[in-house]
Amino acid sequence: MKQTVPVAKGQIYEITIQGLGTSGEGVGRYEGFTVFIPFVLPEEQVKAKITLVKKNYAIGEVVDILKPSPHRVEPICPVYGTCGGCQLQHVSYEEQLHLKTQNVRDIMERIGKTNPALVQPALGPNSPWGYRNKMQIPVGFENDQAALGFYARGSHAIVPCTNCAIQDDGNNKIAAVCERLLRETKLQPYNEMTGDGMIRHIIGRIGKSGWMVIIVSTSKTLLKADYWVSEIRKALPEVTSIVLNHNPKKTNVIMGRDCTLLWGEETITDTIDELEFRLSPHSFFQVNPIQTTVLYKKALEFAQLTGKETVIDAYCGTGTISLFLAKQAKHVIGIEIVEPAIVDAKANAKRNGITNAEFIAADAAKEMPALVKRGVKADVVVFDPIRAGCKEEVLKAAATMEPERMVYVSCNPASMARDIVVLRELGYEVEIVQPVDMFPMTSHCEAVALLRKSFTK
Ligand SMILES: C[S@@+](CC[C@H](N)C(=O)[O-])C[C@H]1O[C@@H](n2cnc3c(N)ncnc32)[C@H](O)[C@@H]1O
Repeated sequence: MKQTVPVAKGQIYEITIQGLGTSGEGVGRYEGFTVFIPFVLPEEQVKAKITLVKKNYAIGEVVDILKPSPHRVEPICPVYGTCGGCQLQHVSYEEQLHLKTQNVRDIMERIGKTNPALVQPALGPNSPWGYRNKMQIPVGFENDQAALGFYARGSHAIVPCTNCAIQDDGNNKIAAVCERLLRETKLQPYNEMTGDGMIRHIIGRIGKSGWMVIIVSTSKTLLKADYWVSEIRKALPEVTSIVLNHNPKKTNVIMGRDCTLLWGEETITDTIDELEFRLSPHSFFQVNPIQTTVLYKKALEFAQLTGKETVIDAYCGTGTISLFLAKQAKHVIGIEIVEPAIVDAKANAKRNGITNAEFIAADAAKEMPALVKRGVKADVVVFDPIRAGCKEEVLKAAATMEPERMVYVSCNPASMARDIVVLRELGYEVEIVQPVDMFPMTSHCEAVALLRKSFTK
């Protein structure tokens, strides 16, 4: 039966919010018709103006909050709502953790066909602010002068901001100094539409050994580079590495392939628990170091290692989880598709004196079946895939190895839940799921699940 659309663009309706969607937007109904409204909270009664109408849903913007939630708080950031970075600053942090827990429970029940009671309350940090150790801030204009800021919600328009509340204070200092230097040296911001201009992004990375500044430019050399270097060093003595990244392509990818060291060290180092990692400009590293330790400790606890186990880490990146587990396993095999990450993983193992971890540069969907063919057995398999989740070949090969336990670390609980259904059919049942809030103030939530072999041979 064809559903009639009871709302019209530009009109204002009273709507009660029933829950939050996966991107943190409120979900309400008007005469049974779904309306998504950002920056509201469950049980709030709002007046919303409809901005978009589709066949099965509409999108609205709040014009008035008739009945506010007791969990509503004043956002601390002046650009909240315009900037696309945060979605939950209007929610008390305690309630954010509650909503994230509920979201993972709903997903596990709906998609993963799993008892939601197995999902534990989300683990958050002591402070939900200033956690991001990596800033990638685009360069644009504000009133005809160069400005740094974040992309606006749903567009690439720049919202000027050099004082982001979820960035490490060091990154904000880097942004402010680079904005001043852009204006002083009159280097032109890159224009995505026309391809004109030069400076595209400023990247700040905060490590234990020092800070790294990366200037991403369409040009191979930086005009007035000496001035940039001396001013950054003068203003920010914590900086130990200044790099120019060359990205001449018309692309959304932030960094190009080639880097030139303008001054200092080629890398910085950071730590997770007792492990030290060397970070080059391209290295992937988790952005919230405090919560990463919480997440990895959970993965280690779920792996229940005694020192006798062979562990496979199927999407190992620069080997962070592999090395964390290697301390308590007999042998760890890390698989990763990006070759430079494997080079980093091997260097990280060496740096930390870990000799029982091997790293293979390969597609897990090919390498896992290849390991099965070679007769490799694993006692524990760890997955930490990208948002899309695991390829079925990886799950099947993992189950063929008959590990006692599987530990699934996920940045997208929906794809994890889908993979859990496949793993159940292969003889693995969920024992516990632990959400970990790596990204306070945003709608994202990581989760780690323990699955146990439910068959005997
Ligand atoms: C979420 S990251 C996890 C990295 C690492 N565990 C960490 O915590 O830093 C997922 C990793 O999977 C890698 N990856 C993506 N597709 C892959 C594939 N088909 N086979 C192996 N690795 C893959 C990505 O390059 C990325 O490093």
